[in-house]
Amino acid sequence: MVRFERVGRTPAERMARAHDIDDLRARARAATPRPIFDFVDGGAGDEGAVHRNRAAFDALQLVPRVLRDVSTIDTSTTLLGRRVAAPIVFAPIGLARAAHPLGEIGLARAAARYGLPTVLSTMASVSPEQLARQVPEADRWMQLYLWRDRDASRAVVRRAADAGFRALMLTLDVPVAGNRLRDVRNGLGFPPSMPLRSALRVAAKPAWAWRTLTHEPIRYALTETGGGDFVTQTDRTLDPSATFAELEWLREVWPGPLLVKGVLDSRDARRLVDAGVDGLVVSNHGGRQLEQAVATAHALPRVREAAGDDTLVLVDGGIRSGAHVAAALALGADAVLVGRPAMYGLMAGGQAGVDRAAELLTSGLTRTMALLGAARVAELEPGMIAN
Ligand SMILES: Cc1cc2nc3c(=O)[nH]c(=O)nc-3n(C[C@H](O)[C@H](O)[C@H](O)COP(=O)(O)O)c2cc1C
Ligand SMILES: CC(C)CC(=O)C(=O)O
Repeated sequence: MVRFERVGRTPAERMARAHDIDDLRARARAATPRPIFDFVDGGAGDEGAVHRNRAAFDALQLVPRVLRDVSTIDTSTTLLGRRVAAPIVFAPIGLARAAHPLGEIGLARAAARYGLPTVLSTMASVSPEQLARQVPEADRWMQLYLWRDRDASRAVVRRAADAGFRALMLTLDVPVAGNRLRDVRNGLGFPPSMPLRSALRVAAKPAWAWRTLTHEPIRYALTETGGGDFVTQTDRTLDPSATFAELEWLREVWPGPLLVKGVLDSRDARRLVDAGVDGLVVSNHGGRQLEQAVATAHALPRVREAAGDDTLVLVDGGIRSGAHVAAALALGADAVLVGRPAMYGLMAGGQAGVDRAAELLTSGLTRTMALLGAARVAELEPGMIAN
């Protein structure tokens, strides 16, 4: 006799039927107007770097150890002096409210619930003060872009410090805008705007349209870019003339831990460590900038070697499962950042969706560690990578 049960009544129950990040992506796509989904999902040029990021993690073959008592798995680790539940950080995402009105607040709530740090973007749609007020329990880090207007960049750093953000992450891979062809073809402007011809695409997702129209307009919380497409906005605001000298004034205004994001070259890694940064993020911006960029899983071992054992090394781009997280750590990372997985969750199911993304990644890491014979994060080591 088969018993049929009713399932999927609450948002959390509905999200529980997404069994991996790809399921969340499919639901996100179904729930969101195409230009908005494309903004999150897309990358530069032919999106080769987006695909290679993930393919490089998929291609890593893991070698498990046996008879190592995996009855208790401890995924926790220490990042910049604080214990976190797992080596997973929510990456900075600009304009997260375009996906869902909860935006960065929803991301931070899920991160806090799962004991993970969250990074607020300079281009965020909520301010550092709002985030601190609404999710005081979150381990909050701040991302920084170097604007042409350095006083404005300094002001962001001070506001983040005053709002209790404990680490600063300077992004270095946007000297100019990447060629985001989906956004170009969709006519997407920033903060989000789209041509009239997209009205039907919005009308086709009434729940998104209703939510978005009945909440505060989506805008940058920390800057006025003057609008326009990604290239126009970026060229107007970001400074391509920045050099290593910037790190000096930054050190004066920011006494706390300083990470730099977008490092792929071992010589840069060495020089940044010598300049006194506390951490490196091996990243190609999720394939959204240099379209022919090296996959981050390829760059990681060389950056780790150049940085030495004492510098925090994080990696992002294409991490879609707990097994990918374990592989990244075995390759030499101290932790990973995830960008799109959390955003797919947000688009798929609001808070329950982001919570589900965090759950899938953390439970997947626990299971992978047990299967690998690694009871603690420190036991994930290069010998576990076959190729
Ligand atoms: C929609 C979106 C917006 C992003 N905005 C920022 C940003 O404002 N600052 C930044 O440093 N990185 C930004 N990134 C890059 C992410 O921080 C991260 O490097 C990337 O998403 C990692 O790749 P993954 O999405 O494959 O996990 C953004 C990524 C996406 C998908
Ligand atoms: C708000 C956006 C302009 C940010 C973004 O797309 C990015 O940095 O990749």
